[in-house]
Amino acid sequence: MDRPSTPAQPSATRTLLRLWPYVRPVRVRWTAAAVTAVVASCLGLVFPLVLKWIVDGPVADRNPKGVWLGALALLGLGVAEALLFGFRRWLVARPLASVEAALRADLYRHLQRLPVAFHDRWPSGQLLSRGTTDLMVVRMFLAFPLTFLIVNGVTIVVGLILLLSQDWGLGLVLLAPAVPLIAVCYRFEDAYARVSRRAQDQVGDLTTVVEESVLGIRIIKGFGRHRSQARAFRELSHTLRGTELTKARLLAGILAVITLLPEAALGAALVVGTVRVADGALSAGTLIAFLSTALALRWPIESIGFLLAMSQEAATATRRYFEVMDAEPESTEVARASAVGGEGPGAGAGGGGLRFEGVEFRYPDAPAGSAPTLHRVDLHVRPGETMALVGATGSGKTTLTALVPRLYDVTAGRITLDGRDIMTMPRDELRALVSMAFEEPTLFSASVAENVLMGAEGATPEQVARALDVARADFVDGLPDGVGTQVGEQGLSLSGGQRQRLALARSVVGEPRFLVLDDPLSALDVHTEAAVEAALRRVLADSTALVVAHRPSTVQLADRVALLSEGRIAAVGTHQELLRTNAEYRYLMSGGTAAPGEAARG
Ligand SMILES: Nc1ncnc2c1ncn2[C@@H]1O[C@H](COP(=O)(O)OP(=O)(O)OP(=O)(O)O)[C@@H](O)[C@H]1O
Repeated sequence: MDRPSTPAQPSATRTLLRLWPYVRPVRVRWTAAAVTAVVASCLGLVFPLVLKWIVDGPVADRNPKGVWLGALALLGLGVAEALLFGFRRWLVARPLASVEAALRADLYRHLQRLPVAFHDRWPSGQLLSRGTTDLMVVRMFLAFPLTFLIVNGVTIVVGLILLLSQDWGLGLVLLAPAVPLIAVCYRFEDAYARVSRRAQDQVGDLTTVVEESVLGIRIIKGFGRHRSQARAFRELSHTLRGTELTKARLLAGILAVITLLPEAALGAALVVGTVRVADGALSAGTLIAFLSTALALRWPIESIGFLLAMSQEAATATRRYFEVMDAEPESTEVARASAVGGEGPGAGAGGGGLRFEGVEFRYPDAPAGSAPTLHRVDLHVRPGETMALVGATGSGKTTLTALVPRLYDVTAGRITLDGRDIMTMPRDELRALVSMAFEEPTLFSASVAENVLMGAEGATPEQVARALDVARADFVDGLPDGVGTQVGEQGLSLSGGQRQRLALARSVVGEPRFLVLDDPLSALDVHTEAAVEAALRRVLADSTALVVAHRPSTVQLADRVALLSEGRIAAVGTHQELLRTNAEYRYLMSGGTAAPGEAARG
């Protein structure tokens, strides 16, 4: 599955260090938790020393009271260790949940600020998996592997010092596998990083398929595609399983080495130690203490394998997170007013209304060398005028309308609103001036009123009612809670036409100066469409509007019509004029089936 390419990867440590700004606010608690865990873990190393004291002292002296005292000390140590580990968990649980929440909130905020072109490029599943599973992996890393890499590292060092101080010769026997172990761990990390990246990307692909299957369930069922869809899912899932198995194999390999080498060294130390006890060169208590210390170090050493694996996964997750966070958001910078138009002396020179001047546009991901989607578009929608935009499918109508609220930026030329270049306006101001409705009406999981209010936050209930009236959304009165009824994905299901009317109400509620409507009535029956048009005409009388139209009935709304043909404005005039003079327009309005090119030639 296509996925935006990933740049060269920085090291795992450098990547994980980028989490510092999020960890900073909880650093005191996190450090306290780590210190608690280090103390708890090192307490475990005191057990062998108590054992040595019991064996060489009370046991050798046949002193039962001393043995009981030793046993009591061991019990006390055990309880203290358990309490300290519990305390550590309590210390970190809440702060780390807030770290995860802060990371997620920043990701969400950033996604909202990224340009539409970014969302065109990124599959939604890849974004979803970054905001969910990847952030969970990061939280787990901060809670567990990061702490225990430190705790176990300190425990191993303290343990080795204890071993060497008890008997340096046996200590060196135990230390012998350290060098090969470090080399193996180094190679493992590298290999595991690559596989874990692959697995996490595949989770993103799988999420995309699940999301598309849920959103497109009607199409899948309607066309009986559930089997092929299930097959596609199974294949991806099988690939992910394969990658997870590769991860498991790598992990099993490193665990085997990490377990085997120290065990072999321990066996060797046991043999050498026993011989020396038999020779009287070593006390039995020292050998027991030595071996118990070595056994106490087993878990810290063996755990290094999967702690490294979890750290690598966290580094991959962090890398994936910052790939999105590093994407450039829509700039908030405002261009300086150009010589013509803008706020300068030339303001208004371009004339009022909405004006496209030599506009050229090419999609950022268009293949190199391909023709621009729009070229040299010159069009003037006069103040208060409604202009219909007509053109064959794929001629660039939606693209042209998307340039007005700067969902995309023109690649050449400019667009002015009442003489002001839109590039010189802050986006907030621009988007308050221009309102839009799209052919595909999207409603959010919220009430009818909240959905409409998205068009103008401060609108009064009367304005909402008026907007619903303009859109002829009288069906709202029949909903269980009227305008308070929940709609959208988690609410009541509405018909396509009903949704389109709510989207239309949303675009007109703020009584905007400029309205851009992309075929907003396509799902309505002719009677409803006529009623909406009659009401809309009143609204359009005060606004400057550009309305994409496919049907003659929608064109009736307009004062003039512009014909867009293969990315150029081919003709502008009234509906009647164009019907008389332009063959392509006649063809488009007739609902004919011949190719537009043929019609134009014919
Ligand atoms: N996000 C995108 N990235 C790259 N190319 C795109 C993108 N969106 C549209 N295009 C291309 O731009 C051209 C114009 O598309 P556009 O949607 O503007 O046409 P349209 O006139 O609105 O068509 P329709 O009437 O079918 O809605 C098409 O060739 C389309 O493939």
